[in-house]
Amino acid sequence: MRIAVMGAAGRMGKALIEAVCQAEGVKLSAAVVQPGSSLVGADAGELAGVGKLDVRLVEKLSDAKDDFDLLIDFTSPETTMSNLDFCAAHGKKIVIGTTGLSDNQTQHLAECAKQTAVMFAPNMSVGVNVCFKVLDLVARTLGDDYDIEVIETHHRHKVDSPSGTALRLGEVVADALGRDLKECAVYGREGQTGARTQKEIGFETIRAGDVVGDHTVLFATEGERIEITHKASSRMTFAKGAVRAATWLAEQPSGQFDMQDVLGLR
Ligand SMILES: NC(=O)C1=CN([C@@H]2O[C@H](COP(=O)(O)OP(=O)(O)OC[C@H]3O[C@@H](n4cnc5c(N)ncnc54)[C@H](OP(=O)(O)O)[C@@H]3O)[C@@H](O)[C@H]2O)C=CC1
Ligand SMILES: O=C(O)C1=N[C@H](C(=O)O)C[C@H](O)C1
Repeated sequence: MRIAVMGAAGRMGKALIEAVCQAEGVKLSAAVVQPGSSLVGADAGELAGVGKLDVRLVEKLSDAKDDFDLLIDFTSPETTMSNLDFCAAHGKKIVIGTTGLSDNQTQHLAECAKQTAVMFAPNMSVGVNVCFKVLDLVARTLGDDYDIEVIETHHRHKVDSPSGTALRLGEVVADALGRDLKECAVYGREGQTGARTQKEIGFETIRAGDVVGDHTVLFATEGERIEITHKASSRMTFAKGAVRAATWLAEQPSGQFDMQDVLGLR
């Protein structure tokens, strides 16, 4: 399968190029950087630090239209939406890792998945996806007696908060307890907030240094606390998951999927 990587110069873009090179049965055939970038025409492998691959960086996905079967996109919501339209219109499959999508953008993604195969997950690591599964059991077992807080830490460059993973962790717990996250989420606390309400799910965001991605879900009650924590120490964890997802998605004609499908955890 021929894979194109969008946002090749980004933190994830470079990791994705390396992961595609390491995987069997897939080949990097195109890589896209920002229009007007001084990198246009340079070698994608040299950019990613994996040696020459003879794949020249292009500045528009349309420049590589005939050169790929599946796109991996970890960029920004606007760029991802535009690429999604392109993929749906041209019969290309797409793996999306971009976070911070609005409700409208998420709905649009579901529409496009009627035309092509779309895999979207806010976290492609196996570990986080196992945590999603475990959390469902933990939340159902503990019930409403435990206060629930989601705490996440990321590098100083991250532009969206809370992280997509933190929001999904909150959704999993809210679903398990029959709550609507839109109604029970509390984002940060400051000033005279009053005492905590029983059913709220709190989110705390930390941005500092070079942290790749830490997430904790805390369940606390009188007498005990449970913390379920995942810490990513390399972006290759996400990149390898995305390539695994790409290989899996190759067999799907259309539809919307996530890592739970890829890992057989649904
Ligand atoms: N699902 C998952 O497992 C993970 C998801 N993510 C998500 O992936 C996204 C990217 O993260 P990260 O790699 O750290 O961010 P970066 O800012 O390092 O990378 C994004 C890249 O996309 C480029 N880009 C944006 N628009 C275009 C465009 N129109 N054409 C070509 N290139 C474009 C940017 O270029 P420029 O800088 O010039 O604007 C940049 O190089 C975020 O939403 C993040 O949350 C991150 C890790 C794991
Ligand atoms: O921006 C990042 O870096 C990450 N973003 C994802 C998110 O928002 O959940 C996943 C990972 O934690 C790294």
